[in-house]
Amino acid sequence: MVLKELPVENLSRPLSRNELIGLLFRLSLFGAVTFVTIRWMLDAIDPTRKQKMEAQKQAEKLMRKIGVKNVKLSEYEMSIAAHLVDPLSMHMSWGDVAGLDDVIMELKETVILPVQKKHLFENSRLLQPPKGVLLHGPPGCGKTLIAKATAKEAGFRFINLQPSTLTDKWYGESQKLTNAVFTLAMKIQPVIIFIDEIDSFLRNRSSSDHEATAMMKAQFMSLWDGLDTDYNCQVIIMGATNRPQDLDSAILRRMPTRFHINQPSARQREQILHLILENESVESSVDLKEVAKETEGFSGSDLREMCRDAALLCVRDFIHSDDSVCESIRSICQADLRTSVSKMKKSKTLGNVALLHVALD
Ligand SMILES: Nc1ncnc2c1ncn2[C@@H]1O[C@H](COP(=O)(O)OP(=O)(O)OP(=O)(O)O)[C@@H](O)[C@H]1O
Repeated sequence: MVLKELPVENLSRPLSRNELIGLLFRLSLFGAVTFVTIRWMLDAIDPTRKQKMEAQKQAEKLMRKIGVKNVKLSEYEMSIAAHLVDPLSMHMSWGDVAGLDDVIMELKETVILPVQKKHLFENSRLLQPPKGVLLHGPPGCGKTLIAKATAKEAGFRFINLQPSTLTDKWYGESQKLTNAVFTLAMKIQPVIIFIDEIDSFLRNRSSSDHEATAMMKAQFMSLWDGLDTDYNCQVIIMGATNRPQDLDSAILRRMPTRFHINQPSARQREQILHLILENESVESSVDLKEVAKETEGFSGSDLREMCRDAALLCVRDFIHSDDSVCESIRSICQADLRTSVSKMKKSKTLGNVALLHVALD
């Protein structure tokens, strides 16, 4: 296009300054138009290109943060690596889990110790850390918290794998991504692959399963078995579910270490309340035993929300108070906690009624 505009007899003579600038300008314009056109065509051919590039950038950033260098990842491994949890955001430890001492003790014995003191366990196949751990129990009772604390305490990396990452894909893509979960894990081990609501992904196989889903489940299980044959591999799949009964029995077999994280008892609720309010300004007269008694059926997550609400009551008082009288936010008192408990009980009852209506509709 540029050459056409220059007469042939003029090609032998040197270009004037203005002609050179004009030529460079046209060349740049041509380059820019070509670049935009190619990008537009690529976007039209592959609508997920932008998403993939974002995932790649995110994955590269996270890989640097977790200290993995000089490891080449495929496009699919990059997509999975985007689900790595930034170790700096995982500041939890066993100290952040209250009322679950038995679970913590068993996790220390079965998972953490064999990893940290590998040399002591080298000669026993029986005492190798399990390749599958299942945490089951009602929502908000600390399953995710325990999984993250285990990774942090054992010095494992942590992939928070959303089942939709594998399932909401084109035919063929799911299989490649499933494979990438395991190849990436091997490259960045030691690692815990955490799958929340694992039942939504690996539920009981049925004849109504789509062919692609059935194939992906079979592939997942066979790759999982591969972990068991590699003696030195430090990859653990940790699944969490509220519905263990919906899990495929073949999956349950692959998760021999299971923990039931139940609704906390009164004693456990008291321990959780102590932990939540540990660094808050609380009146010394507050009786957490009483609050624990009043919160039957509350999960750890409910207790946290209830305490946050009680702390907000103090802030509200401060906002509505006369500035000259009140210079700081007052401490949380028993009445605040009582008010928040009854408010939460009401909202829980309303939530249950709404759920019942949804079920009946
Ligand atoms: N035992 C506990 N000790 C301390 N905090 C807890 C405990 N259980 C729950 N919590 C609090 O509740 C929050 C939610 O817990 P978490 O997400 O681990 O529950 P979950 O069982 O994974 O729930 P879901 O099934 O809905 O995913 C935690 O971040 C923590 O603040």
